[in-house]
Amino acid sequence: MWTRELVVSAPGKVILHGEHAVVLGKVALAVALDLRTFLRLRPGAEGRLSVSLPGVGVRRSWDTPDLRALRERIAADGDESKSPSVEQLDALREFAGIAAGASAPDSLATLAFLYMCLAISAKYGDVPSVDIVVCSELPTGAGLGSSAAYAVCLAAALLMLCGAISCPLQEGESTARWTEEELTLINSWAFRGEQVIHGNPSGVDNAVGTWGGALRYQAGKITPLKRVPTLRILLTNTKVPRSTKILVAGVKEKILKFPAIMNPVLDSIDAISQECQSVLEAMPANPSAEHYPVLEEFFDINQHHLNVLGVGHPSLDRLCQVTASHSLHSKLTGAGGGGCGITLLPPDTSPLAVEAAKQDLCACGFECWETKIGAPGVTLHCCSSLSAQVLHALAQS
Ligand SMILES: Nc1ncnc2c1ncn2[C@@H]1O[C@H](COP(=O)(O)OP(=O)(O)O)[C@@H](O)[C@H]1O
Ligand SMILES: C[C@@](O)(CCOP(=O)(O)O)CC(=O)O
Ligand SMILES: [Mg+2]
Repeated sequence: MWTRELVVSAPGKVILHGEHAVVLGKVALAVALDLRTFLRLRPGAEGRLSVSLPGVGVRRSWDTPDLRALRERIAADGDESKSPSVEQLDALREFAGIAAGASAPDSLATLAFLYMCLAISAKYGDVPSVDIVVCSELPTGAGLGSSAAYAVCLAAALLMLCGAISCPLQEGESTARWTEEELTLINSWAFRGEQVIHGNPSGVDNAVGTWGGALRYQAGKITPLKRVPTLRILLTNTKVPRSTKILVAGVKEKILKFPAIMNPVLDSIDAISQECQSVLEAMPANPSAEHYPVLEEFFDINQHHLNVLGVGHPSLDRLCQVTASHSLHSKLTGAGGGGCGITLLPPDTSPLAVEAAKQDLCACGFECWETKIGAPGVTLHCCSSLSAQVLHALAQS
């Protein structure tokens, strides 16, 4: 029986360079954002598992014996090294009443929950009767890794509920983190959740959600950056909706169609990530304006490359034009096709210029805010340590 009320949180991310190319084994540089997803666990009615996902309009509850029977039927074998199969996902869709091929946020979120719950419990034992609520400070489907933050929270909570990882929060503590070994397990299960949502994820987003900070990611290899200077970044959400799954599939198609044209673009993006890593690691902790021009050029070149890959959007072109008119440089971040862009704010940018750029971006119908990067990864909280705002959001559902 689960008797405690606890909250798990995980950060969203910003990809500085390497989105899409990272799916094909190239290097990406990514940093954790100070916007998080929160999952609250509470003891639930005996024999019931309830899930409330207000961000995507889901409120479901199942009898635990029904879930156990479904687990046996789909032969979820609880192997974190195996991808979800088409047959397993079809059976889960049928159980949850989700139409075949449905890719709406609520369908994908429910499917990812059911898959992770059954596969994890197949390996480590039943999930006890609990009520789960997930809310987020991240916009959904905007390139900031909301899917990975959701999957990381689910993986940590479900693994803890089944006893596969510890509950590291001692009486009297407000927050706690898991051991390196436990984080590796959380990350591998979160990747399975990302597979349900994205189809073919690289794994960079769940790695940042798990470990936080700033890291280099290539083909499953995670390397924390040696030194990350304080970078001022303006984040702009064009609010144009898009699906990572569809955009990633589109890039694959383009590469298959024009390999000789597209592969050099991917190689160039890889080189940008590597050069950028060297530049960042050589910078002082608080860089001055003279360090920024090279970073700005990398942004400009990569933005052109991403357009060549077919993941641009007129709203992102607009974002880049508006910031350029204030001598600022931007690129899309995440899957593109709308969603968010990032703009570098060199230290000599006057507050008036930043304010004017923000006003022009808002006049386009965009939303923008300055961010702090390098937030901590997946964390366990006691409820009383959370802000009133988060507690309010969790209580709403
Ligand atoms: N707070 C949340 N609650 C439930 N599902 C979520 C939440 N945040 C994200 N998701 C899932 O992730 C999907 C968005 O993922 P994706 O298209 O990869 O965009 P991104 O990761 O850039 O936000 C949503 O459709 C939904 O299924
Ligand atoms: C496009 C990609 O590189 C990043 C996708 O990020 P997001 O889901 O748009 O936040 C895909 C991936 O790495 O799995
Ligand atoms: Mg995503």
